[in-house]
Amino acid sequence: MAELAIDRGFLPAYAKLQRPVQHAVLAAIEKFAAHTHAGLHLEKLAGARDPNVRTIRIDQFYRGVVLALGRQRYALLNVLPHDDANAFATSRRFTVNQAIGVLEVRDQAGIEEFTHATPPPATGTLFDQISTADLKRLGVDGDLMPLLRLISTDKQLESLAALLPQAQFDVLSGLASGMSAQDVWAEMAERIVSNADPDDLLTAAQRTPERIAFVSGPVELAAVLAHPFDVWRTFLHPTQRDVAYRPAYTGPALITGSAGTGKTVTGLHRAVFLARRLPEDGSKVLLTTFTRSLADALGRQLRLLTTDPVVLRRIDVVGVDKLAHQIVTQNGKKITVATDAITDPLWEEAAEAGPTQVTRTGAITRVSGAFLKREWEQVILAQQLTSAEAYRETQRKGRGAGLRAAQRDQVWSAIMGVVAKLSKLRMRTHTQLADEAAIIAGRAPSSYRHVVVDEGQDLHPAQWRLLRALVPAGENDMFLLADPYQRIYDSQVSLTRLGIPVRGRTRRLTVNYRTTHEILDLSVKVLDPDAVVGLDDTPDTLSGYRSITRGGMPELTSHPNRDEEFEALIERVGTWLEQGVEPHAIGVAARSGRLVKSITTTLAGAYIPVADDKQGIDGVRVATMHGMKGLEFQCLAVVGLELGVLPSVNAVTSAAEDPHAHRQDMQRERCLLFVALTRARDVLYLSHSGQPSELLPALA
Ligand SMILES: Nc1ncnc2c1ncn2[C@@H]1O[C@H](COP(=O)(O)OP(=O)(O)OP(=O)(O)O)[C@@H](O)[C@H]1O
Repeated sequence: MAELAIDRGFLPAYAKLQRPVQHAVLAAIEKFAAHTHAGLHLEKLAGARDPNVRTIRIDQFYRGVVLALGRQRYALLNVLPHDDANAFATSRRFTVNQAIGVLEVRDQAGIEEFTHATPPPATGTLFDQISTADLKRLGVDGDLMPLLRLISTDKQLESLAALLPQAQFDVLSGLASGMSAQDVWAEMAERIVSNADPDDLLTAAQRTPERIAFVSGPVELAAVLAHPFDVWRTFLHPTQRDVAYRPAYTGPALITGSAGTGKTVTGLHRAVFLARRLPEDGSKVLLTTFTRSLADALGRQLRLLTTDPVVLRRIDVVGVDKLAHQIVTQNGKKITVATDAITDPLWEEAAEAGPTQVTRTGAITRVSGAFLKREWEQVILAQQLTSAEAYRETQRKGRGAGLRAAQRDQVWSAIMGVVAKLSKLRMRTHTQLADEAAIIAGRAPSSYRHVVVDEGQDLHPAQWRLLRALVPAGENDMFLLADPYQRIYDSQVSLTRLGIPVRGRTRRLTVNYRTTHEILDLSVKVLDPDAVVGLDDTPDTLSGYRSITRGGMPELTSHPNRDEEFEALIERVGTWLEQGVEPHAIGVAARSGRLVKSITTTLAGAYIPVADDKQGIDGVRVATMHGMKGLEFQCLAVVGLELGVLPSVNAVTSAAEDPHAHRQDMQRERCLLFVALTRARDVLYLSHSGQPSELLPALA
C-alpha cells in the first residue's frame, strides 16, 4: 500500500480550496492510500527540475503535487488548478541538507531566473568573508555558490527567502546579520548529522518533522486537515519539538524565547504529552498562566490540539489567581478579592498619614502610596516577612533607595495598617491569596503531577511558591515558559531562591512565527539595549531572534491633535475591514484605560463593531497594552504614542526620587510597548498626536 505524508505547505493550500474541491482531495487521498504504486495515476512531468516530483488528478480542474520519497511513500505537497500545479511541480527541487540531513525544497526555476537577472556587484558581496568550505559545512549547497557571489544587499538576500531552502536561508540570514560561521554552527550543533545520504529522501523526510508529517491513517489525517490554518498543531520547529516531547527532564525546565517564538504552543504540546503518560488514578497536569483571559485562550487552543476526552480530563487549565482563590476558599471560607480600585486609595491614605523618606539630595519627602504598595508586594509578600524585626533586617533587593531602621519601622506599620483594613473587610489581594494558598498547598499532596506555566515572567514569588507546593519535586515536575523581555509587572524573580532550580534544563526558542521580519525589526528597537536578567538569574539575549515571514513596513503617523488621530484610526480600521480582514483579527492598543474608552466610543460611533466579552460581542479588540498580553492580530494599530502618555507618568518614579526605581519603571514601559507591537502578525500601524513618545524615536 502506498503511504502518504503531508507537507506543511499543503495545509494552507487545502484551506484555500472550496468545499467540493476539499472533498475531492480527501477522496483522492483515500484512493491513494488503497492502491499500490502500479495503480496510482501519478504523472511525471516533462521539464521537471526534480525527477521525484509527480502530479495526481484531483478533479477536472485541480491537480495535487506529490513527492516520491521512495519505498512506496509519498508526500503531498500542494493542490492547485491544473496549470499552476504543473508550474509548481516543474519548478521545485528537493534535496537533502548536507549538514543537518533534513529534506529541503527550493524554487529552482526562481533561483535560475534570479541568477540570470542579477548582475555581479561592483563592490563586495555579503558573504565575501565566509569561505566556500565554511558555507558548505553549514549545509549550503555547492551549486548555490555562484548565486551567493551575486548578493551584495540585505534586500537581495530577503528576496531569496521564498526561493531558497529554509534552513539554508536561515544560515545565510544569520551570517548576513553579523554572526560568525562558528556562531551559526553552534546554533545548529544539536541537529548536525554525519553522512546525510543525498539520495535518501525518505530518511531525510523523517528527520524533518517541521515540514513533513507522517500520518498513521485516515483518522489522524482528518484531524490534521480539520484545522488547516493551525499549522502549529502538526508541525513544530525542531527545537520546539525537542523541548515539548523530551521524555524526561530531571527537574524543573525553563523554556525562554521572545515574543511569538511558540512558547505557548510548546507548552500546550508538553501538557498533552505529559497527560497522555499519566496513570488512570486521578493524577493531573496543571496548565496555568497569568490571567483568566489568557487561561481561557489556553483552554481553547488545547481543545484545538486534542479532542481526546481522556487527555482533556487530565489537564486542568486555570489562571493562577483563580487557582489561588479556589484553594483558599475550598473549605467554604468567604473572601472577596481586593482590586487595585479598592487598595489604591488605602495606600494613598496610608502614605499621607505615614512615613517620610530622605531623598538623595537630603530633602525629606513622604513616600508615595505606590511605594508602599510595591514595598509590600516586592519585599514583604515576596519574602514572606511576618514581623517588623524580619523586615528591619531583610535585604530589599532591587528596591533602590535604602531605608534606615527607623524608617523601616514606619513603613512596616503603615503597610500593616492597610493589611489590617483589608482583613477587616474580609478582603485579600491576589498576591495575598497566592501566599495563603501556597501555605495550604504545602500541607497536603494534590492530584497534580506536572505543572506547565505560560507567561512565567510576570508571576509573583508567592505564585511560584504556590505552584512549587502543588507538584512533588522530581522528574518532569515543572515546565516553565517565560520571556523576560515581556515582563510588564514588577515581579523580579529568582527561581533558584524559590526552590525551583532550572540550571542545566533551560532552552531558548529563537524563531518568531507570528510577526513579520519588518515588524519584529522595529519592535526590538524599542527594548533597552542593556541585557535583562532571566528567571534563572542569567542575562537573557535576543541573539538569533528572527522572523520567518516578510511583509510591509510598519507605518508611524503623526497628528496635530487627538481628534485627527482618531479620524485617521477610523479610516485605517475601515480600510482593513473593507479589505476583508475579520473584525476579530484587528486589534487597537493604547497605554491607558482612559484612551481605550475613548477609542471604543469613537469606533462604535463610526459603526465599527467593537468586541465586548461581557456581552459576548465579537469585533475589533480595543485594549490597553497590558490587556494585549498573549494575544495576536492580523492587523494592529497602536495609538496615543506621545509624550506624557507613554511612558505613563503615573507608572514611572522620577529619577530624582529614586534613580533605580526610575530605571526599572522605564524598562517596564519599554517592555510594555514591545509586548504591544509584537501582537501584530502582518500589519502594524502606529500613531501619536503632539510630541512623540521618547520611546519612539528609534523607530522613526
Ligand atoms: N511551529 C509552528 N508552526 C506554525 N506556527 C507556529 C509554530 N509555533 C508557533 N506558531 C504560531 O506563532 C504564533 C506565536 O506562537 P505562541 O503564541 O505560542 O508564541 P509565544 O512565544 O507564546 O508568544 P508571546 O510570548 O508573544 O505571547 C501563534 O500564532 C502560533 O500559532
